[in-house]
Amino acid sequence: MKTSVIEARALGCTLRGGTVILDDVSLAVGEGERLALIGPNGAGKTTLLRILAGMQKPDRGTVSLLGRPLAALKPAERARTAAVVGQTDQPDPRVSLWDYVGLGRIPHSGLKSRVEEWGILNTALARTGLDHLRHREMGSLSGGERQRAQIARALAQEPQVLFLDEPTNHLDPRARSDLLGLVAELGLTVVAVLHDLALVPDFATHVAVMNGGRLVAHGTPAETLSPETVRAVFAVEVLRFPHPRERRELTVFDRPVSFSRKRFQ
Ligand SMILES: Nc1ncnc2c1ncn2[C@@H]1O[C@H](COP(=O)(O)OP(=O)(O)OP(=O)(O)O)[C@@H](O)[C@H]1O
Repeated sequence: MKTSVIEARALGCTLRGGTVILDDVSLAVGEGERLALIGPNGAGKTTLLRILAGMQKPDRGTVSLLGRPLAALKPAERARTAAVVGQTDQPDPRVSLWDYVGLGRIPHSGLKSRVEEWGILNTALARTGLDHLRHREMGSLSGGERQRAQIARALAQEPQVLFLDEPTNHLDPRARSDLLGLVAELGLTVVAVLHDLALVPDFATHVAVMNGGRLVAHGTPAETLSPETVRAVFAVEVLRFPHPRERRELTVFDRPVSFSRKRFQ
């Protein structure tokens, strides 16, 4: 059996007015697993991701990272283990890409020689295909390049775990699958909030389905993206059929016919 890298027990989160936004969520993420957190808007995905990454304290329950309680890890120690790519990173537009990626080295400062540090930054830029843009200012990068820059900065942290909050936002369809392909090739343990269900089966080894603050399904993509679960949680239909040219199955998440009629008639 694989070692659990992340273990969450009975997590709960309640807003001041008493609304429960995370309710008794327990899950484990094994080494090298890529867990997709999916669910409708407001289901609690970002809240769960932030708690698993140690960016937010739960009101109830515990999280351990590599067998140690998250609450006991110092921020720099945590940052050497886990990197977070959030939705709202707004770097200073005048900072060069090289310096921006270099921010990922802060948790390691003083631990390696300058030559080793440069080597790590060069590798992070090369792996994300950004080598040729190293001298460019962050403000001059396209949305897709900025998204990859965030991944490069996270790689510079040399983490064992990568937390991603909707990393494919603002990307065109090809760039979406390229970015997730890149993340999958890293071989790290990954937890990613994803909205585009069509990308989940190829990317994720495991899926956690959230709805109304609860974990309603957790397992492999085939187990969790069943027509019943998808219909109940997202109110869309799952259709699977053979690819017309390739030896693989296509999965389409189709909105209900009644919805499209109402909208376009
Ligand atoms: N700090 C906060 N104050 C008030 N409400 C909050 C706070 N954080 C989260 N919520 C509420 O908790 C619920 C879950 O939010 P969360 O961002 O975790 O959902 P999500 O599944 O990531 O949503 P989305 O898919 O829309 O990004 C939402 O109703 C949100 O408005």
